[in-house]
Amino acid sequence: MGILIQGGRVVDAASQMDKIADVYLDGCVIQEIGEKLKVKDKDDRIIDARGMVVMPGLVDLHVHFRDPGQTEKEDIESGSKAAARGGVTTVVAMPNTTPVIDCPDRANYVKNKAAQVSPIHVLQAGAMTKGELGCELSDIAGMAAAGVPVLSEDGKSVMKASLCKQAMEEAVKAGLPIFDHCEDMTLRGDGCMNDDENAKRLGLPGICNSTEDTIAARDSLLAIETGAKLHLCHCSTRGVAIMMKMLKEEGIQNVTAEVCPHHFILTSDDIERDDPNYKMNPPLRTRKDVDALIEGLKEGYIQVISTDHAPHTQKDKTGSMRTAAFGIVGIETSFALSYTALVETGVLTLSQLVEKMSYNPAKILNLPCGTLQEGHPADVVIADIKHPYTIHKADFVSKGKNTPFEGKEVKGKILYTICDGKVVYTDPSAVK
Ligand SMILES: NC(=O)N[C@@H](CC(=O)O)C(=O)O
Ligand SMILES: [Zn+2]
Ligand SMILES: [Zn+2]
Repeated sequence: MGILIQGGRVVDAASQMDKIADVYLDGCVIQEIGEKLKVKDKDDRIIDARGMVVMPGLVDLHVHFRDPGQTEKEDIESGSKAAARGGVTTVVAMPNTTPVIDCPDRANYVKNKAAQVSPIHVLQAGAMTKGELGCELSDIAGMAAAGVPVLSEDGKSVMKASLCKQAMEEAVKAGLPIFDHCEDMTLRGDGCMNDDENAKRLGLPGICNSTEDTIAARDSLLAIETGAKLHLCHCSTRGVAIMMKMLKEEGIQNVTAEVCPHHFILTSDDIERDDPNYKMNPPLRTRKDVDALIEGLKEGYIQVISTDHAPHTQKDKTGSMRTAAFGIVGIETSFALSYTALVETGVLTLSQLVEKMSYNPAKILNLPCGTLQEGHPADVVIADIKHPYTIHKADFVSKGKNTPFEGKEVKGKILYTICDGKVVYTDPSAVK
């Protein structure tokens, strides 16, 4: 059965398309994009997309689905259904599960479970060291052979530089990129928010920028030396933004960076009281940091927007920021938050946003998705960018409700998500 998407504004970064057109999906592939297309089979479905935007499905390089081991927070099924609601058709799940995904068998568990329960593409990252303990390399070649597309120690850094360099050398041999969480544990200490006057006001221990900057610099230098493909996760500081600018000016192409919506929308000034929904790693920084990150997105030396979707139970997010878990959810709100903060304000065009949320992340993993072109995968999202709506955590499909964006008015509601030519999410407002 095919799907004919009629009359939408088709926006694609790779082909530089931004025009009213029809899109015909034949099974798993985009068969044709053009004007006045006709259904090709009597069973074909027609979606009227007039007044809406049609974009490639989003590719989120950084999520936590907590499966195996912490499925009370999220599991592969709830996480990927939440992704579908957010317009995301491909995710990379981080390996800091219980146990850690550090060998082929555990990676295969996720692959097999996702094949059974997930409406979208779930890719699993493998840990760089056994148990993410930073002592011994994991079975990198074995995981690559099992189809793991990327390595990451997310949740922490490989603190020993020599071991981190060895992991990069193995990653090069295996042909895998590294997604790098940058955090010097000795500098972070017991910090739970940015180290600034707001931390003093709240009497909470701070996390300084150098906690992130030192490892980001160290690992970029190691990547230049080893030739490893390094992608810096959830960047939050002006220092890292400046460093990315310098690397671009130097013509270094094997280091890329991502930023999450909370890090370019909120600052530590937004933390009015000791509230765990504002606790995440890295923390919300200052206006100066946010401005530098936005400049990086605009100028293109920060290439990707990801979510770091980090669901937790209500219990893990109550009490003081001192003791609550780090992390917020984000996969159901990333497009609308990014559209509202970056496109409505004129920082990016919609096509540039599509580039950061679909095309560039797909390119980092050499995936054929992330673009609307004939012959490419039928992963498509249809959104309403005209009507404002309010974010309500009660509407989340994710098990995690830990968001600082409750009650925020945004534009960019996802109406339909299509993955592999199948409609995997339809918003209730689209069928009225
Ligand atoms: N970002 C967070 O605050 N938490 C993440 C870990 C991580 O992304 O580093 C988590 O696993 O909960
Ligand atoms: Zn991380
Ligand atoms: Zn993470």
